[in-house]
Amino acid sequence: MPRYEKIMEASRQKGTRFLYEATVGAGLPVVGPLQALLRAGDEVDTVEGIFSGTLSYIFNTWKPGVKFSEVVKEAKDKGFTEPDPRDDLGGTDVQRKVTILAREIGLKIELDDVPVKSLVPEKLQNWEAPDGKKLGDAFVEELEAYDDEMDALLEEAEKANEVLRFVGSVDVKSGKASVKLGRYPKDHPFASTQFADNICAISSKWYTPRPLVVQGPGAGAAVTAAGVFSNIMEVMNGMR
Ligand SMILES: NC(=O)C1=CN([C@@H]2O[C@H](COP(=O)(O)OP(=O)(O)OC[C@H]3O[C@@H](n4cnc5c(N)ncnc54)[C@H](OP(=O)(O)O)[C@@H]3O)[C@@H](O)[C@H]2O)C=CC1
Ligand SMILES: N[C@@H](CC=O)C(=O)O
Repeated sequence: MPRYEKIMEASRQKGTRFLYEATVGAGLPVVGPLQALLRAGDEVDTVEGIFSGTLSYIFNTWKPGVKFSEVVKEAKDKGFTEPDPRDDLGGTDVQRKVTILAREIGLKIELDDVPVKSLVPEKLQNWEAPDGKKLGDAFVEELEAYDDEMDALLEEAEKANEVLRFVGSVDVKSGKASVKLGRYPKDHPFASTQFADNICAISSKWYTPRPLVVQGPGAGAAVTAAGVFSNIMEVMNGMR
């Protein structure tokens, strides 16, 4: 938090642009619209959504009869996961994104203030890849041993006619943020995500009772590069 505040203050004092749209939702416009609402005087109540392309892909694609480790491998091969897929499965990636959004709204929170339950099997949490093997590939191989354990999660949700979704939330009133693997009815907006979609719902003084919703691909090389490039162009245009 002190480092974040220092950067923000330096940017304000010097009048420089500090942009980081791709840190949440890759190329999806999430940070920009949130900043625009706040700048214009709106008051945000909650921000809630699916902020992991990897976990979105996994829970959108994983069906009974399909191995969990196979779906994780697909997400890795498609370029959605972090260099260490445990950052995705453990929820750290969503914890980071939720912390970014919470700070944007003015909450003074640290990563550790955001509770999260990891999907990484305990024995793999401090595991290290053997010498000469790429961490991501080796991790997915290790994960195969836990496929049956993971199946139980999916079966329970299917029995209740629900879907699994990994959701991050910020609640301004309580000053708290959280990250949870939840079960949602099939007609809930979070159940409508496909492929590696992210979805972000902002409820505010102006956007009530219907929230402002942004949905679309939230991970992958092309859309992430688009988010970064758009910020670079914005800075360059401001320099003219
Ligand atoms: N993928 C996505 O959808 C998104 C990614 N991001 C962010 O972008 C960043 C990169 O992610 P992504 O491109 O997916 O990851 P990748 O694993 O695909 O790429 C990481 C690259 O960094 C290189 N690298 C790692 N460590 C070092 C090092 N110490 N010195 C030099 N090069 C190094 C790796 O080289 P090598 O292969 O040789 O190990 C690899 O080429 C992350 O911070 C991620 O959070 C943000 C939004 C979306
Ligand atoms: N690993 C991340 C990539 C983007 O931040 C994700 O799966 O969303």
